[in-house]
Formats: sequence, C-alpha cells, structure tokens
Amino acid sequence: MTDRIEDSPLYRIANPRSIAIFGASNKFTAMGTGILSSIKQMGYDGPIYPVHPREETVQGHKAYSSVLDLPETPDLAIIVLPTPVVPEVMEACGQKGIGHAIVVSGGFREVGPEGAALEKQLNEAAARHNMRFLGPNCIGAVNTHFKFNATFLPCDHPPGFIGMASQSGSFITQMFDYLGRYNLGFSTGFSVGNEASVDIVDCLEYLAKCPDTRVIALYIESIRRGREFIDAARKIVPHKPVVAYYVGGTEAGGRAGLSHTGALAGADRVYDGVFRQSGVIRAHSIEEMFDICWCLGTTALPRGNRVVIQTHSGGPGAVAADACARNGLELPSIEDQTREKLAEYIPSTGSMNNPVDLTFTKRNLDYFVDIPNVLLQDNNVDALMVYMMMPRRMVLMVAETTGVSMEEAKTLAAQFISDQSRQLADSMRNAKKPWIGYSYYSAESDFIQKLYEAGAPVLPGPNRAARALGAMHEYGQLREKLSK
Ligand SMILES: CC(=O)SCCNC(=O)CCNC(=O)[C@H](O)C(C)(C)COP(=O)(O)OP(=O)(O)OC[C@H]1O[C@@H](n2cnc3c(N)ncnc32)[C@H](O)[C@@H]1OP(=O)(O)O
Repeated sequence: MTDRIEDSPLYRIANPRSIAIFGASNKFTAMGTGILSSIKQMGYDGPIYPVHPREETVQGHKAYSSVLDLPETPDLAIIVLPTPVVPEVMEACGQKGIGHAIVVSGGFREVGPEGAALEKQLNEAAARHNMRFLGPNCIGAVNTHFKFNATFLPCDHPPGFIGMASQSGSFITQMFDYLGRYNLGFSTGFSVGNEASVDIVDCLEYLAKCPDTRVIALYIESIRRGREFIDAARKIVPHKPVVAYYVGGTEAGGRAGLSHTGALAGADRVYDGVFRQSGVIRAHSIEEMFDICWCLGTTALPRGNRVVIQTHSGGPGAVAADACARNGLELPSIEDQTREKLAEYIPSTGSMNNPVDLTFTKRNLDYFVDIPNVLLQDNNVDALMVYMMMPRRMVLMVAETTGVSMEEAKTLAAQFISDQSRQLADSMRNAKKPWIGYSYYSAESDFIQKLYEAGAPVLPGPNRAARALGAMHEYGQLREKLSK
C-alpha cells in the first residue's frame, strides 16, 4: 500500500480532471446518456468529451468521432458500449495516453467462456498501456465531495462520510435515496463489477486514505485476494472502522453471486474467520451495515459495554434492554449522585432503575437535553440509548407553561421542537460517550426529521440501535487489539 492517495489506481477514477465518455448519445434512453446526465447534474466542472461515431454534438457537448482526435488527454474514459467493441475502444484510449477507465458494459466473464475471452482481450489492451480500470460490468463511481457522479442514477444526497466499495452496483445507486432519508450519504462509492483490474482491496486502501471518509462499508460476494485483504484491513482498522456485509455463504447466495459477477463464494464461517482476523465488523444486512456506519461516523466510541437506557414508557425500554443483552451490552445500576440529580426531573410515577423511565413528565421543558447529559456523567455508564419521541401534549405543555393562547402555543411548540432537536443533535455529536437515539416514529415526524437534519443518529427501533451500539463496542475492542 502506498502512502499517498494520489498514487492509488482509483485516485483519477474518483477525481478525474477531464473525461471522455463512450456510449452517450442523443437518445435519452442510452445508458451512457444517463451517466452523462448524472455527471452534469452533480455539477462536475471539468471538460467532458463525448466520443460518438456519427454525431457532431451529444447532449450539447461537441462530440469527437475518435478518441485520438480529442484536444487533450483526459484523465478518465467512461465506456458504456456494446461488449464486442469494448476491448478495441480500450486499446484506442491507451494509444491516446489515457491512464484510467470505468467500464460499465456487461457481457464479460459473468456470462461464460465467450465473455471471458472478451474480458481477457480487455485486460490485455489495458496492460499494454498501463491502464487501470473499474469494472467491467459495474455501475460506476461517485465522489460527492468532488461533485462527480459517474453512475446512471442522480445522486441527490449531500456529501457524506461513508466510503463504500460494492460488488453490486445497486448497493451504490439505490442507496442514494436510502441514505438520503437519514440525511446520510457516501463520501465516495465504487461499484467494482468483475474486478478485472482494480478490486475491493484497492478500494479499501483508497478509502482508508480518503480524508472525507470516516467509515468504510463493503458489500462482498467474494474476496479473490484474501491475504491482501486481511493485511490491508488490519492496518486500516486501528485508524478507520470497516464494516462488511458478505453474501454467498449459503448455497443459494453463492449461486447468485456466480451469475452476478462471476465470483466464487466461500462458506459463511470462512468469511467469519477472515473478518475476525482482519478486524472487520460483519453486518448481516444492508440496513445493519449502514446503521453501524451511521453510529461510528457520528458519535464517540464506547470505552466499555455498560449502557444506560432512557425511555418515556416501559415497552420501548424493555425491548431495548433485551436487545442490549443480546448484543453483548450490560445494563448497570446508576450511581446515587445521578439519582439525586434526576429526582428534579423524574416524577414518582417514573423509575430510576435502568432503563430510566421518565413516564410523561411535565416538570421541566429542558429535560430533553438535561437528563441525557446527567446520565452520561455517571461513572457506571459507557454509552446512552435514548427513546426519542416528542410528547403529542407538547403544545398543551407550552400553553400551560407560558400562559399563551393555543394558537400561539402551536407556533411556540414548533419552534421549541426545532430548537430542542438542534440542541439534542449537538449534544449527541459532542458527547464524550456514545449517545444513540431510537424511535418508532418515522422521518415524517417533525422532531425526528429535524434530528436527522442536524446529524443525529436516531435508529429505527431499539433492536437496530442496540446492534449498532454492540458493533461499536466490538470495533473499540478490535481497534485496541490491532493497535498493539
Ligand atoms: C454487476 C453490477 O453490479 S451492475 C452492471 C452494470 N452494467 C450493466 O448493467 C450493463 C449491461 N448493458 C450493457 O452492457 C450494454 O451493452 C450497454 C448498456 C453498455 C450499451 O447498451 P446501449 O445503451 O443499448 O448501447 P447502444 O448500442 O445503444 O450504444 C450506445 C451509443 O454508442 C454508440 N457507439 C457504438 N459504438 C461506438 C464506439 N465504438 N464509440 C463510440 N460510440 C459508439 C452507438 O451508436 C450509440 O449511440 P446512438 O444511440 O446515437 O446510436
């Protein structure tokens, strides 16, 4: 692994200063046209050179009939052409001196011997000119901080902190919307396809050095360079967490991977061993992988496994307690001095055991931010899980506390919810111990939406929150072990 990100074979694939695109046309439905639209829509401001056999212009850009005629040597070629012509186009790009490419076209190794022969020709053309490329049979790459989206779906989410490499293109593009719902996003995402030139290990090494990436997510159907993967991950994990979702350990999953990217899967427990040795956290679903990334990227790491749960009502507290126990987390008793401080806020109908149950207190409107901060100061506590909900009675509480009319109270309550969410999110991000929210309310709830907007990790339900917290604890231990 080289030290400089600029030396990575992926650097100019993710940060190209100029682009040649093959397969974009004046037909809106061509896949290449979709990629050209995404590049423009994201605000990429480098020169774009469409290469087209007949057209003078493509989507408003001057087109060139041969790559050899381009006025400069672009950093990157994006190839979205029918399979048989791809090797000769790669050869022409090499002759022009282009160093990097993204090959979106499918129909190679994944379809059988004929495709494998074409992939061999593609590799030979690239090797003749020292070119490195992503794909073939991939969905492209996105670098939100560089305003570069070379996939055929628009990326509307703001620049994020999750760096992802995926052996499925869908788990890059279809996650734009999924992550956006929580105000999360990719820093950089690579769809690696058949990995003929750059592979998941190269992506891992790139993302480790990427300054905009706080946590690395991997969707894996097979790892070809197993030893290199383990060695690279062991060096990265002490500095940056890596979370992987592996599919293929079952017979059905393995068969699906083979026809998807031509990858050969291994038994589930083999991958368990690979991830354990590498210090990589294993997730068991896409949602779980992003939950863990979300928490690792936004809150402090726990020093131990002792969790205090704060709830408004018994059920969500009990479920959280159960989920914590299933994820290797303990629920300690809180200290006497904490109880004394909480007495100011918690009515006699509540409970100061763990879970701490506030019931529906109306004593002090500041309790949203005050109580969690009191709990986090407790020496028996390594992490906090809070059931996030805004009582429907908030308008009534505001009206009663301030003595204004109901109409005015509605406006004041909306302002109060907005202020509280911002303060809560700030406290969650700045706390020295992890503080994770969970809720059954959806993003349509004003309160939860505002928390997302302010960057707070509020997971959908206690089971997902406890799993993420358990994984954070696991990461803390792995990091310590691998740092020695
Ligand atoms: C595994 C994962 O994770 S996701 C997998 C992602 N990849 C895929 O799904 C790709 C699957 N599909 C393919 O591979 C297809 O071959 C594609 C999408 C690459 C190309 O299909 P189409 O868009 O139908 O290509 P089409 O034949 O229309 O060619 C596109 C344009 O390139 C032009 N073209 C053809 N040859 C060349 C050439 N040598 N140089 C430049 N342009 C050319 C065509 O004339 C056409 O333009 P036009 O519409 O103005 O005539």
